[in-house]
Amino acid sequence: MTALRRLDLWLPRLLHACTRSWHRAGTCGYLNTSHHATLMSQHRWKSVFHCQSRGFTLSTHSLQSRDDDSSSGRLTGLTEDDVEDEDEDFIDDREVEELFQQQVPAGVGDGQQRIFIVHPDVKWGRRKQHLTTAELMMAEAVGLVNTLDNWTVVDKIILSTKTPENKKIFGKGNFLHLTEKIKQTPGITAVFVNVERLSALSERELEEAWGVKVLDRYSVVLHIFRCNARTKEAKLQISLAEIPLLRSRLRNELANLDQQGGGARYIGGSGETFTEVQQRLLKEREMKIRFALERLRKKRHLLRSQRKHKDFPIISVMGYTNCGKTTLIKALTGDSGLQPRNQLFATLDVTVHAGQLPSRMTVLYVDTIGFLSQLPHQLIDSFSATLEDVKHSDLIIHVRDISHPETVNQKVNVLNVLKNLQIPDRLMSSMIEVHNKVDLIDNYQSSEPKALPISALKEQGLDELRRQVEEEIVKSTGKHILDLKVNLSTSQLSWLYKEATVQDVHVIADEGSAVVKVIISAAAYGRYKKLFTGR
Ligand SMILES: Nc1nc2c(ncn2[C@@H]2O[C@H](COP(=O)(O)OP(=O)(O)OP(=O)(O)O)[C@@H](O)[C@H]2O)c(=O)[nH]1
Ligand SMILES: [Mg+2]
Repeated sequence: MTALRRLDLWLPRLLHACTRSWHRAGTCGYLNTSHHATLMSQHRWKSVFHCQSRGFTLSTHSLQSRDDDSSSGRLTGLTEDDVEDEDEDFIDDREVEELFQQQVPAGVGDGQQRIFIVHPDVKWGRRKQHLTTAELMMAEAVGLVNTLDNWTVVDKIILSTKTPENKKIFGKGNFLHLTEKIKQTPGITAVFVNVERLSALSERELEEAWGVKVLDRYSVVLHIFRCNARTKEAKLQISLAEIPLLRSRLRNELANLDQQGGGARYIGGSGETFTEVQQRLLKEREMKIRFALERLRKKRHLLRSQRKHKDFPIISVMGYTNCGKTTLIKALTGDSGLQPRNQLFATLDVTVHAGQLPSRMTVLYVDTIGFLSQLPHQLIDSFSATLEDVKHSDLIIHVRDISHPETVNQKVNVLNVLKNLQIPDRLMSSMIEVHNKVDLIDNYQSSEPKALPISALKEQGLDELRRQVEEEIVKSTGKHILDLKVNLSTSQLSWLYKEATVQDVHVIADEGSAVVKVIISAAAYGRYKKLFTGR
């Protein structure tokens, strides 16, 4: 039996056991809905979801003693890698590492980087940015560089240009001025031109003129991704997103070689020129990565259907990078394994964390990759698969950093990306918008009446958020919250424990019956009625 199938068998039992445990605690009067009151300590959950390198195993020991203290976290986050299995979709760690390590784009290694940033300010025309200012875009570029450990900004400049599509981006005068400035600044290792993507030709021209490595937004963001990638899928997606970079680098190298007549030479006996061999190798690598990703995607699909099958409502938490998504999920679930960081793109993998709503319904919160304005298209493409899960969720929470000067643009950007991802209308219209980091603003008053002010860090406004989430989840999943009268001499109560979420049991001893408060899906309620009331 594959590990995934084992998970399939065990997960309902586990959660059923836990629901019972939570319920028992509730009747003893020490269950409350705040995360401090969780009855499962995180290490126990960890051992429950303990994964060995090639198989998913369950520790029965962790199931035996649940008389726990009530102080710590709950379900630990699961990524696709956590449920690695032994079936034919297994992808070797070494295989992924090899693909990942082989192709570090030359010039952006792990060492110290002293960066000069230049932001081309387009004053008019189709490339002009209408929603933001050059200063704010420069601030974001500085933020990107500062996110990287060994990188520092040595100087920066905003220069206007009427000709951003030219090879040298700037007009003659400004280009000369810029070149002089770069050459006079000591110790620069790279120039970061804050445009989405430089053509291979531009990159070569600029590198020749300035004598240092030239980076664009694509290569910088990719490098951040590379440093933050943990799971196989993230590593493969980054390797795929790097292919265009390698292709243009190859084009540059081959252009240099061609000038010396090297690229067109035939490699002994192969019938291919050196250029053709290089291009073929890159193509082969791309195919290999795509193939490996496809296998992982299949597994993700399986996991998704399992989550659905378990009937846990799924809530995707989305928003601009660094807005506080991970912090919020940590606060809502008490999952101490989550590590929010003041860093762009700290989260690259979709992870799933269980939490409880006021009615004790268990829901799964999905932590997602953050958005960034002008995120290069190819990068979005390779990560959009990661966001595919969002389409299948029951609710989206859109987190906004309300203390950020660009918060309105960030919202526009996030909504645009969601639109491009073709998120179903039902999810767009039920989306809950939260205004996070209100602790940083004195007396925050929102101008948007439907938005919910919170501080994920200070855990303010979370009860109201949980309440709204529950309301939406009940609506979107078609679940009912009902008081059902059961006869205790029948199997009604145990059936409800198995098929629904039992919130409360009020025993009427004289009658041998009980009033049971349950959250139950329409389908399960139909079965209940058929089984026990004959209707
Ligand atoms: N003051 C304050 N800081 C917060 C709040 N929520 C999050 N932060 C801080 O914001 C930074 C980013 O938080 P994360 O939770 O990692 O943000 P994220 O949206 O998951 O970021 P990415 O995964 O990089 O997209 C961290 O330094 C948090 O401590 C809040 O309510 N108030
Ligand atoms: Mg995060």
